[in-house]
Amino acid sequence: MNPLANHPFLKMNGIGNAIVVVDLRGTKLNVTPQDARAIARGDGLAYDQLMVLREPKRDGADAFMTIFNNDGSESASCGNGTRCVAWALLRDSQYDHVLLETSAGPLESWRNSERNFTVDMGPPRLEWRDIPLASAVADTRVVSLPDAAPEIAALGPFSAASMGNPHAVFWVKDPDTIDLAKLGPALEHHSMFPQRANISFAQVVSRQHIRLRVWERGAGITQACGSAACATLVCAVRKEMTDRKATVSLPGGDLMIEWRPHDSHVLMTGAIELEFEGRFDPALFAS
Ligand SMILES: N[C@@H](CCC[C@H](N)C(=O)O)C(=O)O
Repeated sequence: MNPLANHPFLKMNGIGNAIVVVDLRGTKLNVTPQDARAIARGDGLAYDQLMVLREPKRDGADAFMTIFNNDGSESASCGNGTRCVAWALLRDSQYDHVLLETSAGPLESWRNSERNFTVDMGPPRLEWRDIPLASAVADTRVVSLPDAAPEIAALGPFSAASMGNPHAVFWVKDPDTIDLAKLGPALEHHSMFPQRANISFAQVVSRQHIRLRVWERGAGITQACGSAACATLVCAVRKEMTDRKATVSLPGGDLMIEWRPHDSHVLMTGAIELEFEGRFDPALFAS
C-alpha cells in the first residue's frame, strides 16, 4: 500500500486558488510527482497546488514546503498556498507568525484575523536571466515575442518578473475577453520561457486597482494566483501605471498587494478558507 494512504490532508483555498495541504513533518514519508497527480484526481481534491510540509532546514523556521502543481511539476513559490499553510499551522496556536521555507528562500506569513492572512513574498527578480527568459532583453518591462502566431502577436509586448517563479504579464483592455484555454498553453510553453511561465492578462482599472486572469504553469486556468498578482503589481508600478499598493481582482476574489519601497519586498493580503479535511483514500494510489 502507498505510505500516503490514510494520511491526513486539508482541502483549502486562497480566494479560490485550490490548495491541498499535507503535513509530513515527523514522518519519513515523501510525495512523488506521480503521487501528486494521483491526489489531484481524488474526490473533491482537484487542486491547483499541493503544499507538502517537511522538517525545516534552518533554525527558527516552522516547515519546509515543497509545492506541486497538479501536473506533478514543482514550483518554488505559491503565495495563496503559503497563506493557507500559515492558517493550518496557526489555527491552534496563540502566535500569529510563521516562517516557512521553499527552494526559493524563506517566506514569512502572519494572521490579520481568523481568515485573513498576509505573506511577505520577498523581492521580485527583474533581470531576464533571473526570470528566466531564453534570450537577452534590455528592458523586462517591454518584451516582444519573436515569431509569434498572429493571435499572440496581436497581444503586443508583455512585462516579465520572477516572484521565485516565472511570470509574463500581458496588458489588455478586458481580461474577460481573452481565450485563456487557447492562449495560456501556447504561451506557457513558448520557447521564450525555458522553465515555462505563468501567464497573466491584466487590465489596469485605476492607479489602485487591477483586474487579472491567470493561466498557471502546470495547473491551467485558475480562480486566483497570488504570485501572479504580485508580479503584475510590480510590472504595473515599473511601467508607472499604478501606485505601489493596489487591489488585484481575480475571478475568485480580491488580493491587496503592496510593493514596499524600503526593502523591495512584495506583501500579499487576502482571505483563505478551509473547505474540508480528511484522509487519503488508499484507492487513490492504486493505479
Ligand atoms: N497559485 C500560486 C502560484 C502557483 C505556482 C505556479 N503554477 C508555478 O508553477 O509557478 C500562487 O498563489 O502564487
